[in-house]
Amino acid sequence: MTQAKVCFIGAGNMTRSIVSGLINNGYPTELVHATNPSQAKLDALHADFGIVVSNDNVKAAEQADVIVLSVKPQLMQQVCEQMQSLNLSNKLVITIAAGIPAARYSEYFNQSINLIRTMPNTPTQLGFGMTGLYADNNISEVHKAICQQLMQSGGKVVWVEKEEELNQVIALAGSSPAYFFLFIESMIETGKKMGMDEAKARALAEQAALGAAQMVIQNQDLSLAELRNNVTSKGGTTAQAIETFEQGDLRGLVDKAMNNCVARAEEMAKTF
Ligand SMILES: NC(=O)C1=CN([C@@H]2O[C@H](COP(=O)(O)OP(=O)(O)OC[C@H]3O[C@@H](n4cnc5c(N)ncnc54)[C@H](OP(=O)(O)O)[C@@H]3O)[C@@H](O)[C@H]2O)C=CC1
Ligand SMILES: O=C(O)[C@@H]1CCC=N1
Repeated sequence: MTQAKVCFIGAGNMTRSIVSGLINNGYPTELVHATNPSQAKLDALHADFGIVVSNDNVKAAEQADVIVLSVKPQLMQQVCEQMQSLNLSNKLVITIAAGIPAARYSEYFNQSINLIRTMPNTPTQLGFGMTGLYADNNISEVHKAICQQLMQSGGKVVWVEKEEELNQVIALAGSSPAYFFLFIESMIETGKKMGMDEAKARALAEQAALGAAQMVIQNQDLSLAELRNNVTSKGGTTAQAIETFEQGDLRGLVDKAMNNCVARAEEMAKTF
């Protein structure tokens, strides 16, 4: 497949993650452009990855085959409206924003566009990302393939049939790295309270998290309950810890957190 000229509008955390995945996968640096109002993030992206940078959204978008909208949802409308003068009919527009429905973008741009909505996550920067993709029926197979190729350079992708499913992708993958970070952070805090120095507590917790994730991935024939039971000796230490989590209704809390995550995405869809 011919490689497309890609322009990221907004050079924040998520653009850095996707660009990192792309460049580490051999995507040509001269085909990747990022824009941002403040210079520091652009300088850092150029220094780290050698990509083209500028602060002119309209010019960068005009020169691109693929425009990746990577600003906060609150700013999306004004950023798209700025580009209304461009003819976007042959371009692919990819949005990574949470919440904003696909149909809203043609209003923002005041023209019909070829839009694919995606929901990536930050581990994309290491090639361990997970991205949900949604395209309306009018999007060509060529555009879908281009989008999939771009997002796959940072990890795995999953297409969803219905747009609402992207909100579930947010709860399960887009936002969820933060849940795991919070869990590990809490473990390190307790390790420190128990008297261990921070570096050692982090080394122990992070390696256990990595090992646990690999156990899940590499044992597809085992349920999560079986993996858990294999650690939990009857009358032993793990049983005490797990019982504490169950008594504190960890499952209920996770359920509530994920439903609140989806509810916020739904609320954002009405706001922006
Ligand atoms: N972070 C995550 O884990 C994920 C985020 N997303 C989505 O990605 C999008 C970006 O999020 P994230 O990267 O975290 O946010 P960041 O705030 O890190 O990045 C947004 C960037 O947009 C820049 N910006 C502001 N105004 C403009 C403008 N007019 N033109 C061009 N760029 C502009 C900001 O610049 P400056 O700071 O200099 O003002 C900032 O660098 C959001 O829509 C979010 O929903 C999706 C999945 C995961
Ligand atoms: O918190 C957010 O709204 C964005 C979307 C998913 C991860 N970060």
